[in-house]
Amino acid sequence: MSSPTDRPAPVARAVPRVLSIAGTDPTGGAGIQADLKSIAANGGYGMAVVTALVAQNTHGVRSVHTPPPEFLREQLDAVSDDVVIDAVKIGMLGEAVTVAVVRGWLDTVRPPIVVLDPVMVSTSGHRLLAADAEDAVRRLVPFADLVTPNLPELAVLVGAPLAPDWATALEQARRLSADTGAIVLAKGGHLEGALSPDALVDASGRVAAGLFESTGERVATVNTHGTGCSLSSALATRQAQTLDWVRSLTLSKHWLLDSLRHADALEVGTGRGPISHLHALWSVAAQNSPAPPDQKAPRPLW
Ligand SMILES: Nc1ncnc2c1ncn2[C@@H]1O[C@H](COP(=O)(O)OP(=O)(O)OP(=O)(O)O)[C@@H](O)[C@H]1O
Ligand SMILES: Cc1ncc(COP(=O)(O)O)c(N)n1
Repeated sequence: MSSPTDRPAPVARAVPRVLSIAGTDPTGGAGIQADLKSIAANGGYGMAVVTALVAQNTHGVRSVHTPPPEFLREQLDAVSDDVVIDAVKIGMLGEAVTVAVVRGWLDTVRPPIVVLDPVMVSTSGHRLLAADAEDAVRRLVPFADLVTPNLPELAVLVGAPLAPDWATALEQARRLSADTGAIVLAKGGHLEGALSPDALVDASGRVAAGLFESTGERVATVNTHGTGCSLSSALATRQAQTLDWVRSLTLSKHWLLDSLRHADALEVGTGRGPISHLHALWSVAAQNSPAPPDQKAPRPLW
């Protein structure tokens, strides 16, 4: 088995080919559906391999169907046998066997950029990773360049209690980075307060001498479904364009905040709705729309 770091160096690409390996959300707010919109909004070509079919909406998860592991590998190979992959984003994995298949594929294909969003529990409180698969995800972290845990996920990954404040979260992130070699994006979406802090933490000091904090305003909205999925996909895309994690986080957060500010206008569902991934594209489309046809003008018969 080759080492996780034994991979080709990434090459910057204007429109990178980005693969999301994740679960589904039929309402389009989280999982693969959100990832594809996020990749497109950030300038990438999105591709998707499904780890789990999730019956969910803006209120919560109803049930999960996991395709056979052999079929997951078939999907992964179908993409990588044909397409040069510039970056991979990994989201919901669900079961230990799924983690094992993805890990085996990563070891064979060795994509140049890997972002791991260690999805464990949905915001609505439904488990999206079996408890007996947490260890497998922990062991997957060294295969990622960047891992993007929220605070509960960070605590599980380092085997510690939930961080009560941002300073403790940064310390846990530093430990995770030191233990795994991955850069850690600690996310403060679950904290209270006027700001929503995030930080790139790199125990080896390659990124911004070890710590880069990006503290944005907390947008007053309940429509935050899929923010973690969307941010990790944006980061994979931006990193494949810029090869610079600090710049990637700055660009991704700028876009995410704007998408949160436009979220309420979407009116999708009656629970915790999605962010507005494509708001910038839609405002351009609206400006370019032709004037409505004049209904009163006589229409030629032939
Ligand atoms: N209301 C908000 N206003 C601004 N930024 C937010 C808000 N909620 C979350 N964020 C940002 O969204 C990103 C995801 O953060 P969060 O900690 O919620 O991750 P998550 O729990 O993995 O996301 P998800 O809700 O998709 O599971 C972070 O950059 C966080 O700062
Ligand atoms: C397929 C999939 N992946 C991730 C999430 C987490 O998103 P959230 O915490 O906003 O529910 C989700 N609900 N579904």
